[in-house]
Amino acid sequence: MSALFPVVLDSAETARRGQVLAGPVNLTLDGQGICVVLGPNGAGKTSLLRLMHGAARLTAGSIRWSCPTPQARRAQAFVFQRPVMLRRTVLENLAYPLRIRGVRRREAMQRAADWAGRVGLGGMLDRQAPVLSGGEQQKLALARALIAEPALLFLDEPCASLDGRAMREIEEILLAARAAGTSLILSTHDMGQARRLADEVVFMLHGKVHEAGPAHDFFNQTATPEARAFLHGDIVE
Ligand SMILES: Nc1ncnc2c1ncn2[C@@H]1O[C@H](COP(=O)(O)OP(=O)(O)OP(=O)(O)O)[C@@H](O)[C@H]1O
Repeated sequence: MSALFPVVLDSAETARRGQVLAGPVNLTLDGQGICVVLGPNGAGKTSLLRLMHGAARLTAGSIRWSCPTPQARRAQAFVFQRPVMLRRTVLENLAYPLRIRGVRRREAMQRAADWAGRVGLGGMLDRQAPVLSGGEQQKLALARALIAEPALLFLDEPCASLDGRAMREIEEILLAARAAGTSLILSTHDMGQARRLADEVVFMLHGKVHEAGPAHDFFNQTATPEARAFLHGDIVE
């Protein structure tokens, strides 16, 4: 378990121009393995992830990590639904997070090449990142987030609009990160993906946590009719 956890959200809320995007949320996470945040469109999944990471403003309540918040933030990385690529090569994209942390160029390039290989981009080191396919860009974004060895990685719909093969490759990278001790919090619409990856589930509805607990319990003995309906693929509003 990492020094970041447990993290405790106490009536945590993020609002914009008076509209609550997520919250109030009461939630304690212990950072063991993969926490999957589920819920219909607009339920507040992205907002919750951004709030926890400090990318959305905490407008009420509190979020307490087990270490000082600035330290917790430095130990985190965030992979967005649509990855932002630097207009540079694959290798330079991967080396960038190391370079800004002061790693020498030679070592940064070596580690970048190693990570490119791990995510199946070893043959594309000199290709310009913006011309990669969606799946390749997502793998690059993941490797670029993991190369700095974060204790916690947030992923917002990491496989949206990817085909089955790209999804499987990305899930393998996520499982390897989990096995290496990284905590992951990811949002998804994909129930299959949630079942394959989740150790813990947070089910959101209307900006609030509707149900949270071990994945096994969520999938086998869901407590609320809304979560049951969502699991059955019914429309939940
Ligand atoms: N920057 C913003 N300004 C105003 N409203 C926003 C902003 N970002 C999100 N919202 C609203 O906040 C609510 C929660 O959005 P959020 O993106 O967190 O949900 P989500 O569960 O991730 O949805 P989806 O599955 O569609 O990505 C929605 O009603 C959305 O329209």
